[in-house]
This record gives sequence, C-alpha cells and structure tokens, in this order.
Amino acid sequence: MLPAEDLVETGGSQDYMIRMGILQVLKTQFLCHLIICYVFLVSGIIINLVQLCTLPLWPINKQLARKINCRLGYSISSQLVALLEWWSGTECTLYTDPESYKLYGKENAIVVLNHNFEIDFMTGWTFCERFGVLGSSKVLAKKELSFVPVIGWMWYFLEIVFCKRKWEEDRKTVVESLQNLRDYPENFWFLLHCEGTRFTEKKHKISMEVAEKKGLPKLKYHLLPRTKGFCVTVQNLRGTVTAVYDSTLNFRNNEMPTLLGVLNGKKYHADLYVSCKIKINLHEFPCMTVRRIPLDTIPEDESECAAWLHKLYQEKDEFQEHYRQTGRFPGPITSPPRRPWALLNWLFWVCLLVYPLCMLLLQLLLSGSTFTVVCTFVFCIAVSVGIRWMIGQTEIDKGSNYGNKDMQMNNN
Ligand SMILES: CCCCC/C=C\C/C=C\CCCCCCCC(=O)SCCNC(=O)CCNC(=O)[C@H](O)C(C)(C)COP(=O)(O)OP(=O)(O)OC[C@H]1O[C@@H](n2cnc3c(N)ncnc32)[C@H](O)[C@@H]1OP(=O)(O)O
Ligand SMILES: CCCCCCCCCCCCCCCCCC(=O)OC[C@@H](O)COP(=O)(O)O
Repeated sequence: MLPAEDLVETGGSQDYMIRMGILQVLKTQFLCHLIICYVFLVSGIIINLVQLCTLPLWPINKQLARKINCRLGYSISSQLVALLEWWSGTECTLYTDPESYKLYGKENAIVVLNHNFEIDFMTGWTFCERFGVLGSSKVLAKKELSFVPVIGWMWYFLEIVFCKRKWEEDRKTVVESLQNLRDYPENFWFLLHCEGTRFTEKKHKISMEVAEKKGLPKLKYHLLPRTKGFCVTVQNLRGTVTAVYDSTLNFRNNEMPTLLGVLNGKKYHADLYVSCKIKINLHEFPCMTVRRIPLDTIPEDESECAAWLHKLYQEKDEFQEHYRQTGRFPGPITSPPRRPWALLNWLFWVCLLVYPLCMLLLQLLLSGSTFTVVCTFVFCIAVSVGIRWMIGQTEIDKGSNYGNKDMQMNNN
C-alpha cells in the first residue's frame, strides 16, 4: 500500500494532468481561436488608428513619433509573441557565445537568417522581445506584406523596408528607406532573409542550377542567397550598425511548425546558434544559432561583399549539416528568459475587449431581432475569413513563385 503522502501526491499529480488535459483541449476550441483573433484584430485596428494620429507629430518631433510608434508596434507584435511563448508554450533555445550575448539588444545589428519555416517571423520576434528590441525591429520585406491588415499597416509606421524583389525598381526605394534608418532613436535589429523566399524543394533545385551556372559550390540546406539586398544594407547602414548576426533557426525533431498549430496550443521546440562547448539535451527545445560578425570585417566593394555572403552561406550550410547529423548546434547555450511583458500586454487587451464583446452579444440575443442576429453572424464569418486569409500569408504552400524560375522572370 502507498503511504498517505504518496497518495496525496499521486492524486495531486493526477489532478494536475487532468487540468492540463482540459487546458490542452480548450486550446483547440474554435471559440477560443475566435476570441484570440477578435482581440488581435480589434486591438490591432485601434493601434493602427492611434498610429495614424501620430502623423501630425512626424514633422514636429520625428524622434518622439518614432519612439511612440515603437511602443504601439510592440503592443501588436508582442501578442503573437505571447501566443507562441505562453499559449503554445514553445521553448526557444539560443546557442551563442557569452561575450557576444552581452551586446545583444545594446547595439544595432543586421540579422542574416535562414528562411525555412512558416513561423520564422514569430520566433524572430520572440528573440527580439527577450532582448528588448521587439518594437524597433526591422526587416527587408516583400511589398505584398505591407497590405496585410494590422501587421502590414503597423510596419508602415515602423519604417520597415519593402521591396518588390525586382532590383531595378527596388534600388532607389530600398536605399532611401535604409538611409532613413541612420538616425533611428532606438536600438534595432534589421532582419535579412537573403534567400529571398522560403525554402521549397523546387526552389532549391532551380537555385542550385543557378549556382552551377555561376560556378558556385552547391548548398544542401539553403537556397542561393541573393546578394544585392545584403550589400546595399551593409553599404547604407555602415556606421549605424555595428555587427552582422549570422543566425540559423531550426525546430527539433524535423518539425515544420505552423501558425495554426501554435493557435491550437501545439508546443514546438526552436533552436538559434553562435558557438558552443557545453553539453545539452537537444531533444526538447527549438534551436537557433547566432554568430556575431563585426561590420568592419565585411568588404565594402560590392562584388567582394557578394562573394563574402556566398562564403557565409556555405558555412551556414555546414552548421545545418552538423545539426542534422548531431541534433544540435555547436557552442554553449546562453538563453534569455521569457519576460512577462508580452503576456501582460495581451491580458490588458483581453480584459479591455472581451467584456464589451460579451455585453454586445448578450444585448443582441435579448433584442430578439432576427435581422441583427443574422448580421452579427455574417460579420463573425467575415472576420473569420479575413483572419484565415491573414494566416494564409504565412503558409509556404500558398507562397510566391519567386525563385521558381531562373533569372529575372521570377515574380509573384
Ligand atoms: C535573431 C533572431 C531574429 C531577429 C529578427 C529581427 C527582426 C524581426 C523583424 C521582423 C519580423 C518579421 C519578418 C517578416 C519576414 C518577411 C521576409 C520577407 O518578406 S523575405 C522576401 C523579401 N526579402 C528579400 O528578398 C531579401 C533578400 N533579397 C535580396 O536581397 C534581393 O537582392 C532583392 C533586393 C530583393 C532584389 O531581388 P531581385 O530578385 O530583383 O534581384 P537579385 O539581383 O537579387 O536577383 C538576381 C540575381 O539572382 C540570380 N538568380 C536568378 N534566379 C535565381 C534563383 N532562382 N536563385 C538564386 N539566384 C537567382 C540572378 O542570376 C542574379 O544574379 P546576379 O546578382 O549575379 O546578377
Ligand atoms: C494573438 C495573435 C492571434 C493571431 C491570429 C492570426 C493573426 C494572423 C497574423 C498574420 C500575420 C501576417 C504576417 C505575415 C508575416 C509573414 C512573413 C513571411 O514569412 O513572409 C514570407 C516571405 O518572407 C517570403 O514569401 P515567399 O516568397 O516564400 O512566399
């Protein structure tokens, strides 16, 4: 027979398991998703409107307008971070050397990252949040994303650099947008997915044909990097940015995480790298590797800079090979802890928006008007379709044709 304390303990743990089971089931419920999406959409639109109200401030006090917009942007993007960190419980492990770690979040940096996963952007944002640069984070993003409600509109005020991925048309606007960032009042990370599009087998095959034509070594895990964006970023942010963070992101157990999976409360394990010696258990967390490269060591000349980037991608390919072989990146883990701010911001919006929603629905039902009830129902369906379209923007299957054809005919 078990002693009394053990029985209590077993009972306690059973209770815990049951509670966790219920929570897990709750996370898969459509109603929960609807509430989460409603909060995201309504809070996002409110914030977009407040951002719009900052427009008159720009000519008077640009730096203040930028700082306000960083906070407002944080309030939107941190909701997706909270969804990843607190709702799905996804764990993020960082492999990096402790000396570089001290500088993260305290300097401007260009982040060069592989582009394989549908939730790359959320995982990137999570690391930004942990180092306090989420509100100010930047990216060279495809123009199509600027039309996505809430996020795309928010990016306009955060001075995100957009490109059509047609260099002749992009050259001028990209340079101008980069020049604007030279006096940015907050530390920022500038994200570059040099591959230009997400990895698919077809895009990989075509890009390796291009590599062969150019006499470049083949890559196994990456597409051939597009060098123009990187070179122009380095040229225009020299003196503003101090380092390039060569980053590689992987998810454990060959998982391909999705935003719908995260919304359903599925826990993933991400890994990001810099250099490691400590022994760790690699079967539990997602993983990312970061190498800090001082910007002065990158060649100024455009063709040398392009060659440098090709060399970097060959090294990145070796890191990936190491990860595939051993299930881990080399180097010590120096992971920043999860902070409460994203969760608190989320709870704030939930408290603010869910109560009026319940009251409104109650009033509608009590009104007894079939017309009003039908209108509300149709409105809810329209919102769900809108959100589903937004989620579709993250899905690789629905991705662009960029890189599906050789040379310059490869647009959307
Ligand atoms: C540490 C944790 C992370 C921190 C995160 C920090 C911040 C987070 C912030 C925000 C998070 C949100 C994330 C949102 C993500 C959205 C990302 C995107 O939208 S990715 C798509 C847009 N971005 C890019 O494309 C950037 C990379 N591209 C470039 O730099 C391009 O050069 C360009 C500037 C876009 C211009 O492209 P274009 O195609 O017009 O010209 P290129 O000269 O580059 O291409 C021609 C060149 O390529 C060769 N070629 C032809 N076909 C292919 C092929 N299939 N594959 C490879 N190469 C090909 C061709 O021969 C030409 O060669 P050459 O240059 O020698 O003439
Ligand atoms: C709390 C939050 C609730 C969330 C509810 C759902 C909200 C939906 C939010 C949708 C966010 C849309 C932002 C999309 C950012 C996707 C970035 C991305 O990865 O783009 C792909 C491009 O790089 C390359 O494109 P391809 O050439 O591969 O094609």
